[in-house]
Amino acid sequence: MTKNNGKIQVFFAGGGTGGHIYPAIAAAQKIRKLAPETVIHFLCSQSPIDANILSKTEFEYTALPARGFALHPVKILNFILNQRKSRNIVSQVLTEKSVIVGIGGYVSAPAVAAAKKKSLPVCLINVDYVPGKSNRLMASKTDKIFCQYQATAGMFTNTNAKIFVTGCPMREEFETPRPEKIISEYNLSPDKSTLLVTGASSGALNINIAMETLLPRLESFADNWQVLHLSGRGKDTRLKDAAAKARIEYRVVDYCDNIWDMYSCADIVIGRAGAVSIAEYTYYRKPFICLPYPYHKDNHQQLNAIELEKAGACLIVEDMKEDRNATAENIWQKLEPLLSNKGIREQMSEKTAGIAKKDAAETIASEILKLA
Ligand SMILES: CC(=O)N[C@H]1[C@@H](OP(=O)(O)OP(=O)(O)OC[C@H]2O[C@@H](n3ccc(=O)[nH]c3=O)[C@H](O)[C@@H]2O)O[C@H](CO)[C@@H](O)[C@@H]1O
Repeated sequence: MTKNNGKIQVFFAGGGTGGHIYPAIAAAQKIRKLAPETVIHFLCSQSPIDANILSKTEFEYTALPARGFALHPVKILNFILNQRKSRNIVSQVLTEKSVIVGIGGYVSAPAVAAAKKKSLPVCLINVDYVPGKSNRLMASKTDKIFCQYQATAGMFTNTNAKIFVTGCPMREEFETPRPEKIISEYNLSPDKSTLLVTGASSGALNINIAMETLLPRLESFADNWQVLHLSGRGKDTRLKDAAAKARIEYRVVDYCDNIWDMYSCADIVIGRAGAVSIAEYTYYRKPFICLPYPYHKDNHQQLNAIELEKAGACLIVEDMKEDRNATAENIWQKLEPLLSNKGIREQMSEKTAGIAKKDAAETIASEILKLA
């Protein structure tokens, strides 16, 4: 990382999961368009997913040593040392033309602290309905907060920040998807409808197992349907074997870097209810079934989806944790009518009209630049 005196520098700080990094990439791409001279740098976590994602973009990044907090004497000491190390790394590259944008995850804290020590501006991108721990903590040190949902604005009570309800920023590639690329890459039929199953950036083992259980029932739809399943890295082995023997076109892919192309050839999506995934299904107006991640204490994925379900745009299914057969049964009850009836799918798609805010990235980018 070099110090760029004179140029505006925007640092996106955070990571640990795709849901933190991707909205920031969308905002960064827009900043590049609006102010091409801006130096953009990501301060991410050491989690491999951050480097996997960022190495495929035009943006430079540095993985900070900061780690999550753990209540254990040795780990507490390491936590403090790594926070301090991270803060020092960031401190050295900040100039008076720098802005820090917290994007969620424990890495944002030391970067925000370094910026505040130098009285530099700080923003937060918060895509979840319920703000995460790190964003709640950062809020009091922040000048602007960008939220996806209106209700979230009221949950930041400890801040004087200006709050913008922008929606979720989408990467620029979402504007020009190429379904034909996926059809040829995965040898799919252009004449069949496609069910896309995704466990989001880390994959979802429970969903994978449920789909494996449902394979025999899906086979009865093989004349008209095919399945594209994003299993998550390291979570695909059994499913790949089962899919290879299935009597339906069933492709298992561990991760897709051009997910916009996949969405564009899907007729139904089944997935979790991460804040970014939900925004993406809605952006493409796909009928979707979501299974909120069941292991969060605050059940925040359920809240990400609840308004959409009320509007008739999606169906929420309970992931029954260890009772995988029950999860499969829950999915099938909602999926079977959708597979059989195009009218229901069209109605759901209609209900998504106007929900996705297409100018989110532009609003966020221009508000960030105003602070520099
Ligand atoms: C288990 C957990 O704590 N998950 C959290 C995490 O989810 P997670 O990182 O899974 O985030 P989301 O579901 O919101 O977004 C996943 C992102 O990964 C992308 N993708 C996924 C699969 C793939 O093969 N290729 C690809 O590009 C999706 O297009 C999307 O952009 O961050 C979200 C945003 O803070 C939270 O709402 C979620 O609750």
